[in-house]
Amino acid sequence: MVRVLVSDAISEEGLAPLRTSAHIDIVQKNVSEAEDELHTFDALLVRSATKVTEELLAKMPKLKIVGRAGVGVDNIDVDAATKRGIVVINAPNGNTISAAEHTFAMMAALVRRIPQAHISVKSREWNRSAFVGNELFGKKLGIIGFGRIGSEVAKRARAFGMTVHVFDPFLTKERAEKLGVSIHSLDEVLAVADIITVHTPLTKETRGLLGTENLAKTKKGVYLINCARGGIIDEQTLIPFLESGHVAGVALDVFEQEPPGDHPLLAFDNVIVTPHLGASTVEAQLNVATQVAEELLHFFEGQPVTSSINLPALSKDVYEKIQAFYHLGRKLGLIASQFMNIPVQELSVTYAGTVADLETTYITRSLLAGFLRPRVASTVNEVNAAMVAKERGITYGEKFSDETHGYANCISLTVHGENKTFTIKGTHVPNYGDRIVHFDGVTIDFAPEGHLLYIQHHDRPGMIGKVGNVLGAHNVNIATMQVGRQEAGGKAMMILSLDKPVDDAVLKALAQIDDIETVKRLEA
Ligand SMILES: NC(=O)C1=CN([C@@H]2O[C@H](COP(=O)(O)OP(=O)(O)OC[C@H]3O[C@@H](n4cnc5c(N)ncnc54)[C@H](O)[C@@H]3O)[C@@H](O)[C@H]2O)C=CC1
Ligand SMILES: O=C(O)C(=O)COP(=O)(O)O
Repeated sequence: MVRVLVSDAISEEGLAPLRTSAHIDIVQKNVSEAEDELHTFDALLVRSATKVTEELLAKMPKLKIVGRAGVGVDNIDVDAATKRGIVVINAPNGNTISAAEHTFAMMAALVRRIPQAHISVKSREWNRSAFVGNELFGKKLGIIGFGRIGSEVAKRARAFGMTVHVFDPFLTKERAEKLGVSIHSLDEVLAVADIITVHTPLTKETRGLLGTENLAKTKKGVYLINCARGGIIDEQTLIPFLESGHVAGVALDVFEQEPPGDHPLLAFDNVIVTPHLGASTVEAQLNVATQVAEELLHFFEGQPVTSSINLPALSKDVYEKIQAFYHLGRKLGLIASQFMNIPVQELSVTYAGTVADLETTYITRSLLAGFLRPRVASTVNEVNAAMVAKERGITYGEKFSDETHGYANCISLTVHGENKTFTIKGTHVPNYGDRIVHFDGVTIDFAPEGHLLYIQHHDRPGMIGKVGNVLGAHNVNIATMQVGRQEAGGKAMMILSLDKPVDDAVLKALAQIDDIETVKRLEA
């Protein structure tokens, strides 16, 4: 049974796909209510209220996936999750329109002073001259961060007859032209815009992006909007700009601390606020909850997730194509690791043939995870493999080649260790399975499955019989046996697959046979 903790208010209807599964048990409690059972959950579903900290993750040792029913993951310690091999997913598109519409509603409310006028009329006043506003038509809108929401805001702004001036270091000219906006530097946007709205994530670069220095570069009488993340506009440094009248008004849906409590900004009449409502529509909540619920189901069915923050994106189509190589990669890594039971510095993976045209990043991560698994005590999977390798000083790289050794595809792994290098090559034959076709300098052909026994010996007549006798005497049945050699009379090897693992006594007995150099168990 998969146990899912839903710790924030997530649409019931959106969770329906999860409820249809007999294998999923959903518990709806906040983290403190669930304190005593945190260790039992496999998945955690949140919005922005739950803070998924390192400390919380440490209390949830079974956790495999965190789903964010929304966009921003700044409430999740993604690095800490990655370190623990926990997948983090979000629902990047589901609330875009709602957040863009909310931004627009805030913009209109800000320049027409709707919230202030509303309060006045409700207080039984009728003071029309106190609420003279500005038109949006003909104004210059500065958009900082032109992703999903920023670009939807731009479409609406153009329909209102505004000109749109964008700063986004990652925006291409083609996309800007297509959406009818002009690209500028940050300073240019600050200097020309009548209204500035921010739509970036909160990162090291964007925290305090609109602080003292940049606010001073804005036009006198500018309006500011933050429906993205608290802290992109620095709240403390905004205060003198409001006091001096340099900033004519501010609309905030988000705050550095939520709720903001008795924040000095709330005392300003020209600061209008909502309690983080950008995504709070029935439609957006249904969308984001459905998206994460479906992703969660895929994840627990062993299918790829498409909106992971800490895994390369992988569509179902691509996953189906790479699946076989993903498993082969895992096995190559696992076998190589057991064979190279010494400190290693570098893994070099070469893809040849049909596999070279696929999404190899994923295959390499799988191979790396296979390699690291016997070496680390904690969970290692494709989420944290790169991080764990780095921590252990193991570098890795991918190469592409035309040399398939006669197979349709070939993955070759070379492990560089102290004074020793080991190469293993494998291929996947559709409808047949994986084959290891090269092992430590010897051409061979065996299926990497089950309990394998590796025997390296000198190429002499009678070796197969001697090995068979020892195993027979120990009541060990051989399922398959493959032999290979570098040259006649030279280094040779046997790979046996056995019905059960052999104990140390068998290994010792085999090692005593003349001309046998090495005997090793291998797990695949
Ligand atoms: N108020 C609310 O309820 C909601 C808030 N949000 C927030 O809105 C923000 C935008 O969300 P999306 O548009 O979906 O994200 P997105 O990822 O589609 O767009 C973000 C854009 O910011 C740009 N960017 C990143 N660093 C930048 C920098 N230093 N300077 C300028 N541009 C930079 C990126 O290139 C990207 O185009 C996020 O912070 C998200 O958490 C999203 C949904 C609802
Ligand atoms: O999706 C986002 O980034 C949001 O800010 C929405 O937050 P919420 O899910 O409404 O707490």
